[in-house]
Amino acid sequence: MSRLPVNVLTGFLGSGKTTLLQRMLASEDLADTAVLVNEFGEVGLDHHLLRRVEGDIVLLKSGCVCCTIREDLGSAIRDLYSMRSRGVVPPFQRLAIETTGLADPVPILSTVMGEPVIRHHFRLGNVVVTIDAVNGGFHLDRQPESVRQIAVADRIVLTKTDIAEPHEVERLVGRVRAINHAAPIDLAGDPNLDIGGLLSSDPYDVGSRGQVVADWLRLAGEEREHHHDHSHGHDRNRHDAAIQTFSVTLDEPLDWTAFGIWFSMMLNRHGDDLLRVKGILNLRGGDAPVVINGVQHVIHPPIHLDAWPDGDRRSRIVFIVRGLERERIEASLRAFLGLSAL
Ligand SMILES: Nc1nc2c(ncn2[C@@H]2O[C@H](COP(=O)(O)OP(=O)(O)OP(=O)(O)O)[C@@H](O)[C@H]2O)c(=O)[nH]1
Repeated sequence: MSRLPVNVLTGFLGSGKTTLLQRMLASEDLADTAVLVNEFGEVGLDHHLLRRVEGDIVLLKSGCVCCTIREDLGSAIRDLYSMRSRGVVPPFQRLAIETTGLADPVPILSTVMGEPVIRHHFRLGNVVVTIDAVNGGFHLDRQPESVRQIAVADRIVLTKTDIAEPHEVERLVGRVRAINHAAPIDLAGDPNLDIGGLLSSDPYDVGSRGQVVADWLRLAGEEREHHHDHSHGHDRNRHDAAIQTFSVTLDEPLDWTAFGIWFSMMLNRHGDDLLRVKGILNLRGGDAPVVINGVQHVIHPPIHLDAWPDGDRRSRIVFIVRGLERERIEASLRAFLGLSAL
């Protein structure tokens, strides 16, 4: 019973994991939570948005934790535990892992449950999945990871029901229920949602969970043998090979209006293949940065931060795309902003 719970927060790209985690970390119940963030992108941004005491948020290096950097997950957890024992980080009582939106959560669960050293100190807590009520159906159609994320979850949180059509939400809930019959489904926007309880009330029998994960591992292994070619040395991650990530860094402060027009045109035209765009922008005339978020065709309202998270004042924009060329996107952005071509 003294083992520390590890919660995995999963959910497809842009489905609201960081937003939910931020709310969780603000909850009293979860005050002593250490966080591991894994991002699929050359530049990590999420940790800047999770305002926490330095030291207990660890950013795993870029790559997807379910495949290329799986070893790193194990060592990051062991390192955190060792820092806790030495008093280098506060004596956290829980560990939350935010996966990339493309992660198959099964290998992550198996690292937590299967690695002897980790298993000695930690146990698996609730797995929480966020599902985007606007794009969730599209993701289920196109991305097998999205199905797996839902299937292994103990708690399901539907996000963005505030901006989705009610009939679409109802249809999505039906699809989600067909994948996962058991997990309670909550709405992120429900004012009565017990946000801390999503992680802390964890009534599941660890023994039976082991069986569920074992079944998933078997299925995942079988499917991978059919679909994944492990010899793709050039591919940093073994998801859909057409999915790529890159980032654009701009030194000059940007014109917000021009950026906004470019951003809407881009998502309008290429939204099906622009899985995720997020960025931190240095705007002309502004002291503090603005965070932008795009998910497929949807542009979310910008978030104004109070201050720059670190000394780097450049604009950094991360793209996760399917089959779109980096050079063309960057050239069009630079042209629109009146910046010199690369
Ligand atoms: N309207 C609305 N917007 C939301 C909700 N939840 C998240 N968002 C917005 O959706 C965008 C993406 O949210 P994130 O929390 O960054 O999503 P994520 O899953 O962490 O994204 P990745 O780490 O890139 O996979 C942000 O602009 C959020 O403000 C919600 O319930 N309603």
